[in-house]
Amino acid sequence: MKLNEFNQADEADARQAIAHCVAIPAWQQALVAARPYASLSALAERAQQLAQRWQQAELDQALSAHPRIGEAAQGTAHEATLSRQEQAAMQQADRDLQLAMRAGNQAYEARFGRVFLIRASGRSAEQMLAELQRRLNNNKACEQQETLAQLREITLLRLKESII
Ligand SMILES: NC(=O)NC1=NC(=O)NC1=O
Repeated sequence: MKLNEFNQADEADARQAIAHCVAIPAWQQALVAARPYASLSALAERAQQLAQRWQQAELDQALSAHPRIGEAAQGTAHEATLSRQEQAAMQQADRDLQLAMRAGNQAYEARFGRVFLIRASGRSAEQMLAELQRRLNNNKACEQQETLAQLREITLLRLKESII
């Protein structure tokens, strides 16, 4: 969707255009409410600003829409399609790496009680596994901040692909 279309769309259409960026209704609502945006960078800036406020509650909301790394999202929903694209590197990873990632995900979930979240696009499977193993050593507070930063990166990447 073009920026001027986004600015002029009715609330429901504008909301629909960005809903797949992150499953946090308050963020979607606030971004739509702050229209019109003079430029794409103004839109991105506002989106980032709103995302800085996210804490545990928003993380819990958002993670429901992010399949585990290495588990290609099922279904045809827009988010599922995006996840598969973002995680493309995992599809080509060899079997050992896929098994290591699965074991890493299980260790991560046992330690932090939620799915390991990483901005997957632009990263190789090896890089994601290395990141998982590095972050396994984080304390809970630090890991929450890292996870929120990754969620912001995914969200802004998706926004930049949605409104052009
Ligand atoms: N668990 C995840 O990190 N999932 C994902 N990261 C992405 O960049 N897309 C996903 O679906």
